[in-house]
Amino acid sequence: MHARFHTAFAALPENLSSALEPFLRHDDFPAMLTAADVAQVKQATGLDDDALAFALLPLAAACSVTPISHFHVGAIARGTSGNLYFGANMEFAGAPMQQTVHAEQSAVTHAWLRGETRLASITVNYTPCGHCRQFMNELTSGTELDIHLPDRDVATLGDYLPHSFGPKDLDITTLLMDKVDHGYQLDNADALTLLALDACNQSHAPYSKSYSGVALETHSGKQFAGRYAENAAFNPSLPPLQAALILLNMSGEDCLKVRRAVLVENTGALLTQDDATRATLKAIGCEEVKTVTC
Ligand SMILES: O=c1ccn([C@H]2C[C@H](O)[C@@H](CO)O2)c(=O)[nH]1
Ligand SMILES: [Zn+2]
Repeated sequence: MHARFHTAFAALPENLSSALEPFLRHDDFPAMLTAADVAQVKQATGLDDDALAFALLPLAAACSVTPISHFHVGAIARGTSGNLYFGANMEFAGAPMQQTVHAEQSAVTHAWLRGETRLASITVNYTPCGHCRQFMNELTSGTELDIHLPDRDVATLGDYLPHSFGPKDLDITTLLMDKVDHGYQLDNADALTLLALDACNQSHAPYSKSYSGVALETHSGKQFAGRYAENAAFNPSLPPLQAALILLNMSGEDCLKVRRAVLVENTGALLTQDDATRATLKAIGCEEVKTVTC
């Protein structure tokens, strides 16, 4: 089992820990459960969907990387497929605060990067901040997304974000998690660059049309790609490096062990992720960075 789960796992009720053990046993547990896994765990424990998501929160929070706050936020996103995706907050010492990833962003992006196209609900151990409410207002689920919090009745994102500002205000109809393909191509690119290109092609940037993707290779040789996720209010946008780091972290790899990175952006775009990506990569100890335009 990955060391980060030891403490939280040991504190789970016995029937839940034995039902989860076959999944968590492996070091490369992907921090998600498929709908079939969920059905199996529910049957073994008698927990319903809601109770199971709450019971999993300590495991999700155990994935947080928080050198600044030491405050562990966990989130569980449920896709309409029935799959559950873990999320946790991530902080980067040596980089600006703006590079921080919230647990809700992590769970949402995790689901999106694994191919989910719509969320039914999100369960979090703390109330989502304003920034996260705005981030989630970009999603295909719109204001219908159910938010589950400890000691509160379930409520929708619409309840938590009245009088909201969102994509519709800017006449945007393609939402975050909608499947898109911007169709850019590159000749003679290596595998890591092609992974970043694919992420760029699936990025959500309807406001700036500045598409981007980042692919990371760890010291252990694993590769992870993240897509840029723009937001109608601009500032809550999630950069592509953060998305890649979310997937890397959820997959059990160490953010401080990135060996090389590729950023792919479209040529002539209004925005660039280049400087910010390099600065944050430098802060986490990766200086082999290539930027490619498509
Ligand atoms: O909605 C929230 C609010 C805060 N945090 C994280 C961000 C930072 O890492 C830490 C302190 O704010 O908690 C979240 O993950 N979600
Ligand atoms: Zn937040």
